[in-house]
Amino acid sequence: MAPDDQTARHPAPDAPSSSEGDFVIRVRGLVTRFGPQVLHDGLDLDVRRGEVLGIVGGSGTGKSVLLKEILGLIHPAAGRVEMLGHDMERLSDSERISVQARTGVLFQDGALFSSMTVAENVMVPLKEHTDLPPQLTSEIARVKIGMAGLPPNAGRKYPSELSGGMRKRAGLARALALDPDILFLDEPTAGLDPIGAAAFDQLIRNLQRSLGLTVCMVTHDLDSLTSICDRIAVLIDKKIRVGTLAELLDDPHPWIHEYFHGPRGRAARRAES
Ligand SMILES: Nc1ncnc2c1ncn2[C@@H]1O[C@H](COP(=O)(O)OP(=O)(O)OP(=O)(O)O)[C@@H](O)[C@H]1O
Repeated sequence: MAPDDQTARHPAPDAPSSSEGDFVIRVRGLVTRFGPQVLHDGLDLDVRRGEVLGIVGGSGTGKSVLLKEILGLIHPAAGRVEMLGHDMERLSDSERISVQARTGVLFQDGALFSSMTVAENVMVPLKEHTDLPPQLTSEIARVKIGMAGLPPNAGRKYPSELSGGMRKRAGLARALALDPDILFLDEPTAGLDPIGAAAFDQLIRNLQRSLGLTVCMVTHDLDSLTSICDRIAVLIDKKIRVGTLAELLDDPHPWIHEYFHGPRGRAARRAES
């Protein structure tokens, strides 16, 4: 589907404010405050086109908030967030929606509408962002449900009739509805058994390769980090350190060392090798 078809409802923003180049996301000097609580203080991050980037950090360090700021859903106290070459703070509301439509998001619990079938859920972004005829939206939903690894009859089911793993796949099908450039995943394997989690990881990797997606994934799952992430961003001391797994294994910061060299980190690396 051509991007122009998808964004018929929302005017595309003018040409990117800077060259997208190899980076689809650039965060500079990000400061995030909630009252007296400072979550990010001068945080920088670059996300390369076509990579799978894992984002880790202690509980409450602001990983989910960072995703929402990149998406333009929360406004930082200071700093600059550029996505797909656009400064998110400088866009009008409709332009921001148009850039957001080039992303897909899978929230932790799938965030499906319980009163809608899976197919109807997948059609929501298509109805919101395009003027495609109903027959075409339902055909696209059918294709996306298949791409997410669900059987054809899953489209007629309600979220309450699905297992946790199937609900995540349904959320993924919805995240893929608009053929996104960037896929954001918030703890995609949380709550899945190890076999289900490994299958979901492989699905993400296969989709990323076949569709040329960039994937930004918040995760606590060391198996996902070792098996599918090209680089890992660690949110620590209110900033981000980013590197390959090999680079982070050599990082002397105590939290990073404990995270990757602790028993779980060692087990995940053994399983991968
Ligand atoms: N809209 C908001 N208003 C006020 N505080 C918020 C808001 N959103 C998040 N917070 C606070 O910011 C902190 C970081 O939240 P966030 O959900 O980003 O953490 P996280 O790193 O994703 O944690 P976890 O790994 O436990 O999911 C938390 O203390 C949370 O209560």
